[in-house]
Amino acid sequence: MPKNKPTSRQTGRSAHANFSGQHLIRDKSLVRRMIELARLSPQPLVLDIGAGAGALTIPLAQEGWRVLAIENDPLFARKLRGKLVEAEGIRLAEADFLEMPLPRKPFGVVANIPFAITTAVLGRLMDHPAVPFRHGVLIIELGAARRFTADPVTQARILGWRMQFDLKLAEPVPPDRFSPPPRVQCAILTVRRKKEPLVRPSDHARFMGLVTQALRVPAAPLYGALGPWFTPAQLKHLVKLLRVDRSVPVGVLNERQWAAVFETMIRYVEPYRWPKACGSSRR
Ligand SMILES: C[S@@+](CC[C@H](N)C(=O)[O-])C[C@H]1O[C@@H](n2cnc3c(N)ncnc32)[C@H](O)[C@@H]1O
Repeated sequence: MPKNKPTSRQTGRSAHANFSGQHLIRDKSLVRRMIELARLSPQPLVLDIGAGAGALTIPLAQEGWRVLAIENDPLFARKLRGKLVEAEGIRLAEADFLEMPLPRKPFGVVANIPFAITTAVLGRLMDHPAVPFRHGVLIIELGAARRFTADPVTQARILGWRMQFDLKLAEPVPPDRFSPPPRVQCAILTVRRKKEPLVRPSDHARFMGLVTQALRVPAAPLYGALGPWFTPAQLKHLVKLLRVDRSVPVGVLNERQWAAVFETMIRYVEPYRWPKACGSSRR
């Protein structure tokens, strides 16, 4: 008879390790690098989303940060609770980050997040400009980091983030820095709220309404994609302003050009023609 495998209780690891992306940092120099990047824009409060056994939580607190460690796996939460005496300034929330209320005061994020929920995590931080998220240093999949930072931006949601935040692929991180190593390459993504957003936060929902519809088919020619809202005369003005040909695919516009499209709409297009706002500008 084959021997029984040890249960997750016996190993102290969750049975849903893959789904929860429990790839713990095993390299102290990676922790130091993340802290160094976080120092570039220090925030009074830092969230460690998916704190695990505290590879980032404890050093962050030892560096003097106030840390909110969020972990939804009871086994890890228990482990981390046992370590809280090692450093002051840590609060542990045993919770699902996607469901819990977010802080109301400005905060940063330094985290090695579960890859399966990367987009949802970033969405919670950046979909609503009223969320007081200021600066992030996050380990995510290299492929995702490339997608979030690529030019041009063809996905409306990512474009929305980039109108308010600067996203940068800081550096790749090889899988052997984690235990167990993930099957994919990883990267550090830094996120910093722009001092001057490209669209006013109060206009964000209206902007999202426009780009969600206009970017439905990124390969569509600009004239056709923006045709539902702009008159031919307004489109003529727009292509001059953007310095593009009327037939370029709408998906090639960069963030600044989108800001100009939006401004033009607000200025010249009659409000009854504007696309419906998408979501809300509030959290
Ligand atoms: C990649 S590990 C990082 C652990 C630790 N920060 C480290 O770097 O060693 C991701 C962690 O997120 C936790 N996690 C997964 N989904 C979560 C969620 N929805 N809310 C909070 N934590 C979650 C997992 O249990 C796991 O401990």
